[in-house]
Amino acid sequence: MNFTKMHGLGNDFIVVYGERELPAGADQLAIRLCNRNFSIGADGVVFILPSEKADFQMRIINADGSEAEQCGNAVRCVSKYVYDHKLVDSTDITIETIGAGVQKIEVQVKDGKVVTARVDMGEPILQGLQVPTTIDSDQVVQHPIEVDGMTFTFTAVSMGNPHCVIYVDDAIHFDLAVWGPKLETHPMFPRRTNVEFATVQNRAYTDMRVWERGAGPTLACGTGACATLVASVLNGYSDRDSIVSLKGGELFISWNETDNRVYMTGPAEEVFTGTIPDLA
Ligand SMILES: N[C@@H](CCC[C@H](N)C(=O)O)C(=O)O
Repeated sequence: MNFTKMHGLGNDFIVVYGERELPAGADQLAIRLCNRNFSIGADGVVFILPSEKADFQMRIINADGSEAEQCGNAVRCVSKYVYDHKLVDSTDITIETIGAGVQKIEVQVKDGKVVTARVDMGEPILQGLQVPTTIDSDQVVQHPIEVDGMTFTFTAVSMGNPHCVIYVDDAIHFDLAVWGPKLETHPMFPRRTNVEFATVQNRAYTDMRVWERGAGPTLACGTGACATLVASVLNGYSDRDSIVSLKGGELFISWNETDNRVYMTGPAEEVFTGTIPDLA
């Protein structure tokens, strides 16, 4: 099995192309390959598969072996992979995801290679039970959540995958390792959740740090940046066009008032290629 190591703002993936379907044991494979000490190391393994509805289908397995419905940084990496490897011949690409339908991507190319991609991430899901949370409400905005005697308030948004956005005074220095895992597995989130800690600097710029479901602290999260911008608009903190600044760099996010869709623009990079010798 050949792979390509790629990343979007340091959110890194082992990208596998050439399988007809998700291989049996993909969960165990991801756990093994994502190990940063004993293997390649990554936040997840991404399979680029054939699709009947789009140019390709993407399946993403988190580092803990769980499958995610969607991944913003991986969609940009997949777009770069299929364009740079001439598997498509247009800068308009479609990728099928299991949780957010078919996504439309427009790639920007320099010297024959994709440098950035603008992704139509679809409409955010705000209904509490659909995120899913245990809260039966049209929107879950600034809702209290208690962990270890500490009460946070969160806004819940699904971008195909669940997000719990919490505003803090200083997201950059927030102790992710203490609170991230407790919130990820909180009973209010029946399918666990990604957790974003955000500090709004002004109406067009927000600092965010993320604890990802199934991967822990990552340098960036595309769906998390989209969920944060949506949460900030719902709370009246941000304009609909805003930069979300992550540890690995910046994403430009736009929540369009007319079509209700969220658009994400950011880079994608290839790091190296290799071969996984023995899958037995
Ligand atoms: N890094 C991602 C999200 C990956 C999936 C996530 N860990 C989940 O389980 O939902 C992104 O860029 O969106």
